[in-house]
Amino acid sequence: MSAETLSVTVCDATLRDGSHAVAHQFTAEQVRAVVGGLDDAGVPVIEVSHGDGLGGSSLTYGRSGSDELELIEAAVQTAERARIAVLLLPGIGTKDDLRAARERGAQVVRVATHCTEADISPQHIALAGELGYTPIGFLMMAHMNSPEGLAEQAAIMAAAGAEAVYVTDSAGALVPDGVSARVAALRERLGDEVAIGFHGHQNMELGVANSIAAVRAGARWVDTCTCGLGAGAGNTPTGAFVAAAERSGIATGIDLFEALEVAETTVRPLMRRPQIADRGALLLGYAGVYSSFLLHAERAAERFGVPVEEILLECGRRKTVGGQEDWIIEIAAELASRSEVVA
Ligand SMILES: C[C@H](O)CC(=O)C(=O)O
Ligand SMILES: [Mn+2]
Repeated sequence: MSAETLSVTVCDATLRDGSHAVAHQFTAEQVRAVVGGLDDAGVPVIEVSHGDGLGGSSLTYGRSGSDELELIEAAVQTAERARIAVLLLPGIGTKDDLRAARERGAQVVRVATHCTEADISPQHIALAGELGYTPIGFLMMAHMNSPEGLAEQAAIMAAAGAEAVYVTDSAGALVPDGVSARVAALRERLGDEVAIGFHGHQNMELGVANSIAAVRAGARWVDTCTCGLGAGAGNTPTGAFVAAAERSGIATGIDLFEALEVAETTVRPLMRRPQIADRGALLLGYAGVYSSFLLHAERAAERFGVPVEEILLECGRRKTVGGQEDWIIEIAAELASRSEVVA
């Protein structure tokens, strides 16, 4: 297949991964504005949920400002062409959450597990298929498994009925070679029946390069966020990916100028801070730490008077994974007591 014939399905996850960056405070009005703009730009799939997926609103992950089912409904009512996706982490979200989101009109679900735990996903993937969703597997923290190991996990999701399986670089820790190797391993293991996706983070500023590498290695779904709005340093920015894809002979079906318009007029005003790889965010990628830990670590750093960088590096050393947000507080408290002893 020549480079010119490549085409990908872009899923814009601003209203889900970007939820981390706004402490899960999106409103229905904001959802309507963002979905309207992305839909006009030709974005085919738009994800809307709490940052940690359906049912994520909690003390551990952060309470949502609005009922996520109302946000999903607002998105569904606004989109004329785009399909609305939701995220579900088994154990955080339940089968009932899956049913409720489907009743509100969601059409695609990404069932997400840690990259070695796909065996907790089959019942949710199978139910999603029965409910009429397009079920997709989402293997998070993909840098923590080898290409072959990740392919085995993807096969579990595919056997349960996933139509696509994602290599999810939750920590923004992968470099292009690592992305290509993982996507190629999934391709070889799953064959042509199941598509491969890639979800990148910008912690080492490689989101666009990694996404292009993923497509070159066989990925056909790519996640992006408008203005990069997402956890950590953010995600692969939609506009930058669309532009780079076009220059690389990869078709997205998205109008670059309309995507940039919604970025500047609708999403940028919602941003609480510039989405950049500053010291903390960059260390997430370098140390291989879950991107959504950044804001939790910043809060703990302030509360215990310790450097955020130390907390993140220790999270990396302990190989923390999603769901272990409480360790951040434990680590910060330990660092604070150690520095008291030294003083
Ligand atoms: C629950 C996470 O935020 C999902 C995700 O976007 C990632 O792992 O990256
Ligand atoms: Mn993410």
